[in-house]
Amino acid sequence: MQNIPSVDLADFLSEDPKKKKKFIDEIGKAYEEIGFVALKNHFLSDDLEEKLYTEVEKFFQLPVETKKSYERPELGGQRGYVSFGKEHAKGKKEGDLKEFWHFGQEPSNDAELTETYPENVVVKELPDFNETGMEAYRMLEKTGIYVLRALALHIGLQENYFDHWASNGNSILRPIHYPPITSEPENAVRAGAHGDINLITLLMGASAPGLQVQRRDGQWLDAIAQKDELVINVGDMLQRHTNNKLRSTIHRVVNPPRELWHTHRYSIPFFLHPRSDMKLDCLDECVDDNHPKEYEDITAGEFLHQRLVEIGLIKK
Ligand SMILES: O=C(O)CCC(=O)C(=O)O
Ligand SMILES: [Fe+2]
Repeated sequence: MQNIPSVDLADFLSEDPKKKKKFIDEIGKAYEEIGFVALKNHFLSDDLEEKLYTEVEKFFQLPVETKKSYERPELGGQRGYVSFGKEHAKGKKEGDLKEFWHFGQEPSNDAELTETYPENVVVKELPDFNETGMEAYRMLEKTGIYVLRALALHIGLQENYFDHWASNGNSILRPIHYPPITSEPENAVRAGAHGDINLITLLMGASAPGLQVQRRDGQWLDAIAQKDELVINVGDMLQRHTNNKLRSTIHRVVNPPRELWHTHRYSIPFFLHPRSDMKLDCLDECVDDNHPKEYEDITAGEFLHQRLVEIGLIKK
């Protein structure tokens, strides 16, 4: 990975405390600086990733009426299909040039939850679509929980601090299709500059370039994951909870040059959310005289609702 530091999950999982410490230091430093890392030796296999992309491409090739029959606006787009142009970046009026799908949590039987999640929408035309999506969902969730353990140690919390909140949390797997561009997009882009809402985002390699991340000095850098890497960034919930110690870096997906307007782009982020009742109040470990508390207290559920209104998925 160019531009973004690479870390190896095998170091964190190793029996050697020096390697584990090296991983924690590297990932902590990366999130205090550029806000993105590329992670090797995660739990999503190449085979599963390839199978998922095949199913996802088949879904987006279905007729638009079929896809729209799977749209659930009453759920704030949190499950099933969201059609082209519906979502916009916070503060922007032009819709993004994308359509997407959301797979949500299917909690384990023994999960003691104070909330219930809406059911996933099942695509009847594609027998393997849902199962493949949920298999990838679980592997990405498992990977994400290890990353959060390393971050907990970096911050000075117990290693398992996030486990309860992230296991059976309100996470979302979002396959996105950016279709060919057929006319001058004016101010619209594939994905407007934004910070992600959630705790952390895990992103497998996209089918084409376009993702850019913003450095602290304002400069945009291309970010393309290698085949065996996941790109992982901190979202606004974790930035808030850590009182800006860990940075939610602004990123976007730019339109291709005109000669490539005819190309499709597919990308599949996993947004790791906690349970809705997690308090995102700034951690004591991250507040001191030099770092006064920057944010009001709020729960993850309240913060998510607020943001879904701001990006056009929930109508007020
Ligand atoms: O398409 C991509 O590669 C990233 C999309 C993204 O940043 C998002 O959906 O939050
Ligand atoms: Fe994003």
